[in-house]
Amino acid sequence: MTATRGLEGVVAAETKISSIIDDTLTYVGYDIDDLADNASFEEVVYLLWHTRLPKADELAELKQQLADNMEVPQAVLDHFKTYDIKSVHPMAALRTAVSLLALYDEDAEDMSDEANYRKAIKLQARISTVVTAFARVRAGLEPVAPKKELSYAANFLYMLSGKEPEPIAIEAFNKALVLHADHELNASTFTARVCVATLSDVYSGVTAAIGALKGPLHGGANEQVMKMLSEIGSVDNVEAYINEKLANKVKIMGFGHRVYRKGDPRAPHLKVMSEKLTKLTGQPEYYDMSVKIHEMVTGQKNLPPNVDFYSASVYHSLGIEHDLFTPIFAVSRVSGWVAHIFEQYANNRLIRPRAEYVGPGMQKYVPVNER
Ligand SMILES: CC(=O)SCCNC(=O)CCNC(=O)[C@H](O)C(C)(C)COP(=O)(O)OP(=O)(O)OC[C@H]1O[C@@H](n2cnc3c(N)ncnc32)[C@H](O)[C@@H]1OP(=O)(O)O
Ligand SMILES: O=C([O-])CC(=O)C(=O)O
Repeated sequence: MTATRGLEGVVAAETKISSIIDDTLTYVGYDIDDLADNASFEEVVYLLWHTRLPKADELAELKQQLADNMEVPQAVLDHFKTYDIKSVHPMAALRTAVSLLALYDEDAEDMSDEANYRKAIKLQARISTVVTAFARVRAGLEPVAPKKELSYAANFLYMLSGKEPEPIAIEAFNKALVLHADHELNASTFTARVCVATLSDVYSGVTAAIGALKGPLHGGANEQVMKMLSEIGSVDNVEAYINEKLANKVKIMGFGHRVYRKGDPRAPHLKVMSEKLTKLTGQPEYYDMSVKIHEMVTGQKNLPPNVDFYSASVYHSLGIEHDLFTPIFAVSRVSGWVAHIFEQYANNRLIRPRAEYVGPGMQKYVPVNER
């Protein structure tokens, strides 16, 4: 038995939800470019959960179900006041809040398909409320109740700022949600599948997935990209900064990918949005710095940007605090996690690989006072 480091190249599941073939990403056979340019996030949620696009009445029903379920139990909002909220990372708070949501859901332990679908709706609806309420409580503000008539993307921005967002912000945020919704067997989705393959519940799978997404080699990279842009500060400083990092073999966040070789097809969409929004909000330096970093890292290391690179300057332009970038990833990706959890349940087998043992050979137990 020999181990494959990081399970690279190992095919660990069959899926009908999304595919990455020759650097092309599809959700249920729809090219991500097509969806990014045309679909609402709610349509994508339906697509991932039902493996087909919704008809008009089905879409209206899903929107209604999401709108009706956005309110979170008061106890979940109150828990934000039980710790020093300013010293807590929002991903840690989200991980706990999602787990806490289960304790107030009478469906939590019901494993029927109907109850699982209700949990999916509740999770997708409430994750936005939880992230935005956290941000507002941290800022000393009251959470803002969602407006039922707004789209999912618009509601998130509205609940965060308390102001109805501009159409361009809604368009950009909707596109970002569409682009982040699913990605084959990425680390957090695999985590969710491993968890529920023990026949554990949906909340456990999603809570585990949030933990995996949090790390900087995965979803946590978008916050780190923004940290880098803030540290660099201006286009003139890019060259020295990047050269120094590369010379010291420090990874540049937002570059590289386990699966893509030529490039991540989501990045060009985010690049276009970054250019538009940074210029519109009078902060073109964030785009200019990003482009210069992109040229250098791709030029010197042949590493293309991934989804996390240009999303950082997009979210920054939308006025979003930097440590909320990864929670926003979770707001979108919960749709994919849930889709994979359903697919796992539908054809379940315990996921239990082997490990190659590389420790000492057979040893004889020695009593503690003789060691
Ligand atoms: C949504 C997402 O999860 S997208 C990924 C988000 N993560 C990041 O942006 C973090 C930065 N990138 C990385 O760490 C990696 O590219 C990963 C984790 C995404 C994928 O990497 P892996 O397939 O495991 O490749 P691995 O980390 O083994 O790197 C292979 C080589 O490329 C180098 N490399 C990979 N990514 C980078 C990077 N961002 N900057 C500089 N060098 C890099 C490694 O140092 C290594 O070099 P070596 O062979 O000389 O030691
Ligand atoms: O697929 C991966 O390894 C990481 C990624 O890009 C994602 O989860 O969107």
